[in-house]
Amino acid sequence: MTNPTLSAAGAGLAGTHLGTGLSIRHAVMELGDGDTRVRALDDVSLDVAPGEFLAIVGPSGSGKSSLLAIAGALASPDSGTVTVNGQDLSRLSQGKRAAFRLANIGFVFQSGNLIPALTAADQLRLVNRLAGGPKRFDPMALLDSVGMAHRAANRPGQLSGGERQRVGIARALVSGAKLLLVDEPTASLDRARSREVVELLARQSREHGVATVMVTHDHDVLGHCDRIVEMVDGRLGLPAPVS
Ligand SMILES: Nc1ncnc2c1ncn2[C@@H]1O[C@H](COP(=O)(O)OP(=O)(O)OP(=O)(O)O)[C@@H](O)[C@H]1O
Repeated sequence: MTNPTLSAAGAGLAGTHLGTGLSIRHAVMELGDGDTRVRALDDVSLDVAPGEFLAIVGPSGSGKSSLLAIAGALASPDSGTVTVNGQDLSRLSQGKRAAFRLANIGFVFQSGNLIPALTAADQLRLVNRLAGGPKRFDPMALLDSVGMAHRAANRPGQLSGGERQRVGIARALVSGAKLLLVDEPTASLDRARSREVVELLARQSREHGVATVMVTHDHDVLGHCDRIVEMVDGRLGLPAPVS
């Protein structure tokens, strides 16, 4: 397991992987109107290499979700650039952006965000179909890689929180996404399950060459990350040392 490298945001592997992974340059984004206007992102630059597992920590309201939103093409910065796998997101039309997102970016949220009526296998099949994947797609290899093949026929209501997260991670990788954006994946899990889920994310990132960005308040799991950065007031900087 790689020890967390406490490095300045963007300094890590910047420049060594141009065109792949995630690259954010001087992103500024303001939210709200008038008196409530807030600079959610204040000149943020960040590089995440393929296979790298980065954690973002920071207080509530510091801009972590806003950063995930621009990295995932769910929002556009007012200025600055976001490049995923060599594609400058601002150059894509709305429609092309949605298609690009589906094919290139995987999302994992707090509770797995699975569709209640679908079995684990069908969750993956649905994403494959939406992403225009192969007609003869077999979800079993991916479910097996997250230790969930034996639960392929179960619906989310029949799975534990950790198992739901595992299916959510497999689903996020269906279309071969090279960028994985993960928001508080351990929020509803106990300590042991939290560690398992984050270990799985670390392994999947390495094995599939996926650039993974995880927002977390859970300091227990940071030891599994390659790099940790802290957000404060919309800016990225050096984190406090991890205990
Ligand atoms: N739709 C919005 N309109 C106005 N301000 C917003 C909006 N969404 C977020 N903000 C503000 O932008 C700033 C950054 O919010 P953001 O959700 O990115 O923070 P966060 O670090 O993810 O917080 P948390 O850890 O609580 O989820 C905060 O000051 C927040 O109040």
